[in-house]
Amino acid sequence: PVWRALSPAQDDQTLFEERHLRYISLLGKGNFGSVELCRYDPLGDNTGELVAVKKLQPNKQSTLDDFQKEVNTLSILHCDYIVKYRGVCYSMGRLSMSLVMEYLPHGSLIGYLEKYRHSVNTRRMLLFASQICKGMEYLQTLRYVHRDLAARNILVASDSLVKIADFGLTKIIPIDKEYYRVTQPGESPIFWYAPESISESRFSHKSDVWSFGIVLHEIFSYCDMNSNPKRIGHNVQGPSISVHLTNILKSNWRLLPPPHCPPKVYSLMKQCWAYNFDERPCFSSLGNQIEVIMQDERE
Ligand SMILES: C[C@@H]1CCN(C(=O)N2CC[C@@H](S(=O)(=O)c3ccccc3)C2)C[C@@H]1N(C)c1ncnc2[nH]ccc12
Repeated sequence: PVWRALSPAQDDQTLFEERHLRYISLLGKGNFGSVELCRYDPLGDNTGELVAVKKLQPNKQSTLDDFQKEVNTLSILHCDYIVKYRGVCYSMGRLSMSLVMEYLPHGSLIGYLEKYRHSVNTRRMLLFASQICKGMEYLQTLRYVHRDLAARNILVASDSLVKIADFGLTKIIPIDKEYYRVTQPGESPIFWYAPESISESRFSHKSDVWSFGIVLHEIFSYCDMNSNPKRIGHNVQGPSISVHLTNILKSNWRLLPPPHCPPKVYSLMKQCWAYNFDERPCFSSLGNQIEVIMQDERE
């Protein structure tokens, strides 16, 4: 007998029972919650599979409803370059819920690039960049704006495969508009934000392209925070720094090329950082340009 009547929309969701979800370690923490490594072990003999469980603490910024939207978002995404959704776990009688995703042992791109700095060459960096581009192209076909594209949210599946891993801030652009305006911007990662996102809370595929340029810079700096520190202190900045950042971006200040970064790659970054969002390339053009640079690198 079904112990809980599932509404039709939910019966395709895989339900993980909390009592069989064994906590192992913390995978990452963010503004609204955390992602934990757990073993789903219904037989209780440690033969269960390892999963990544994203817990949400409902607070003023993100409610359970937001989280249900994130679950719905992730559950319909099927792409090689996007982390696989596994299901949900309700606890406290559905007062709180967790998102269950596939666990990828290599973890985030930040840790990977710092650790394997000496064995990741330009070609591999460009391969990762082209995969992120393909994942973003896929999201764009569904009218999704990611809004939090950053190396910390990219997962390494293997030495030759990365996946976009976090959809906490993803929004769907309304059918009659080209952008999404956020009403209550929570704590914003402004150093990854396009100027129009900082000053007008305006998010579009072209603001995701700006963030992609920052991710490209992170990849080619091996996510080394010392070169061009993108974050001063933690992610959250007061209003004054947002105004300062928008002003220097308007006067054409941009991040410098990372050490040993091929000029063609730096020019890609600069294209993504066009002040006017109409002048930024789309993800398919970026993907093609990266493939061409990869050919040159092969010779
Ligand atoms: C890089 C991944 C995404 C980022 N992250 C993280 O901890 N967070 C993403 C969201 C933020 S949050 O806590 O702010 C958040 C919490 C709830 C709602 C909304 C936001 C935390 C670490 C992850 N990580 C190391 C993983 N490693 C191995 N396998 C994995 N499968 C899936 C994730 C994952």
